[in-house]
This record gives sequence, C-alpha cells and structure tokens, in this order.
Amino acid sequence: MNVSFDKVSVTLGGQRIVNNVSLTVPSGTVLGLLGPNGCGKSTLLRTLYRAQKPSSGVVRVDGDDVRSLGGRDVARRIAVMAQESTQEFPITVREMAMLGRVPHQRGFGADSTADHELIDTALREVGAVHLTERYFAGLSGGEKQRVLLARTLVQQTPVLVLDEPTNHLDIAFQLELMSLATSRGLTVLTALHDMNLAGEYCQNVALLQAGELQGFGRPHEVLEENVIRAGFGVDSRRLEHPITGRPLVAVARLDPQPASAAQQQHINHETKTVKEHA
Ligand SMILES: Nc1ncnc2c1ncn2[C@@H]1O[C@H](COP(=O)(O)OP(=O)(O)OP(=O)(O)O)[C@@H](O)[C@H]1O
Repeated sequence: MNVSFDKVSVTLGGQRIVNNVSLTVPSGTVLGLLGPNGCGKSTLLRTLYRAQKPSSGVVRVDGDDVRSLGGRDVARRIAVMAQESTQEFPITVREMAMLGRVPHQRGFGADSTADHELIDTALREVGAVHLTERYFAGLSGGEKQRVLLARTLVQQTPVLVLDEPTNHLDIAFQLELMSLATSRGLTVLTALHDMNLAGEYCQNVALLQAGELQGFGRPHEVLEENVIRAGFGVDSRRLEHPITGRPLVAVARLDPQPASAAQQQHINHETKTVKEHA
C-alpha cells in the first residue's frame, strides 16, 4: 500500500512546522526520515495517521485521502509506534499487545484464540514473552519499546509508522527491531537519528530541515558529506560498510578551522584504508 504526501504543510502556534512537503513511499518499501531535533519529522508522520491535520496539502494511503477515512479504517491500514508512551493504567503486557487487535474486533468482541496466538508469536519475536504477565508501566524503556513493537505487529496493517523506534534499545535489539519491522514487505515510514541504521535498512531516505524537504532518494544519493554538513552542522566521511557494503557515515564535530594539509592527508589515508578492508 503506497503512501504519498502532496504539498503538505503544518502550522502550529503561528509557526510553519512542515513546509510544502511532497514525497511518495512506494508500496513495500522503507522510508527513513532524517533531520535535526525539531525539524518536523514527528509532525509529518502524525499527518499520516491523522493525529495532526495538515494546514494544506493531502496525505494519501493507497490513493485515499486519510482525512476521508474512518478511524477504524485508518487503524486497519496504519499501525503506529509513537515516540512516547504515557500509558500508566495498570494493564499487563498481554493487554497492551491486545490493543493492537482492537481495530479487527467487532463491538465489544471477545479476544479470540487466534488473537492470543498472534500476540504470543509477536511477543516471542520481539523477545518479550517473559514479560507477558508484567504490568506495562513497570517495564524499562527498552522493554516497553519491544512490547509496543509487538502491539504494532499484531495490528497486521500494510503500513507501519515508527517514530524513533530504537530509543532506549541496546545495540543488538536496534538491529533486530529494524530487521523485524522491515523484512515483512510492509510500507514502513520511520523517523531515525542514526544515519547508519537508515543506510542499512531504508530503500529511501528523506532529509528534513526546518520543516522543508532537503533531500530525498536512495541512502547513498542523499547521505552526501555536503548534505550532512548543511543538515546537521557536522563533518562526515562516507564509507562503505565493510560487512554489508551499505553506506556508512562517520561523523565528527565540525572543525571551525579547515583541516591542515597534514590532517587532510591523515583523513584520506584512513578513508582509503577502510575502503581497502571493505
Ligand atoms: N502544538 C505545538 N505548538 C507549537 N509548536 C509545536 C507544537 N507541536 C510541535 N511543535 C514544534 O514543532 C517543531 C517540530 O516538532 P517535531 O516533534 O515534529 O520534530 P522532530 O523532528 O520529530 O524532532 P525530534 O527529533 O526532536 O523528535 C518543534 O520545534 C516543536 O517544538
């Protein structure tokens, strides 16, 4: 199911937060949304799942304007793992995961055996089966992230929105989560801060800056040193990952002084060495 943003703008508190963004995420592909803090990534994603109304422009899922869809229809098409969960009700992990099944249940429909089997499978996949009977509110940040991912998976939607999904996660589970989320043939839109995760798992990346789209395309096309310098104010070198061959961005604080000839020679030597080992 493809997703498109057509000239989408959002104004909040008199400020233009998202400015005239147009892009398409083809069905079954993964889009990484990159950009500095406060550049509008979450706000743009929120327009997709109808948590934020665009001031102008249209967001479409499978060609339908999301504003024209009913709540249940949106929830059957789009599952969301948002940045913060302030769920403090005393509900267990199983109950939290079961919320993902609500869009598929009728009225006050009881949870079916099939629902429970889906939840058991998802909790096992995200490595949270041992937490099933614990209260959600008492989990660590990383444990909560795992359960929230399980909830989005059991929702069984063709579109997945992940807003900085790797927050709190240890390095192994960051990779595991990205693999779990991106290997199912779903259309995935994910806000990320880690350019290397984006390079590894996303077919396309979009770079936002102050609400405007500064770049959109394949990771190796967008993650250029000059683009990263303009977007984040950091210096970087683009390498090739020695194991996966995907683009690898090595960043350094922008040096106010241009590198001396000796430093530049050292940088060139290091870059060459890494490439030779690739
Ligand atoms: N209701 C609001 N009124 C005014 N400004 C808002 C409102 N909601 C968000 N903003 C501002 O909009 C800007 C974009 O916020 P958003 O959460 O979309 O950024 P982001 O790129 O996801 O940031 P981060 O990487 O820090 O999560 C921020 O400056 C934020 O303070």
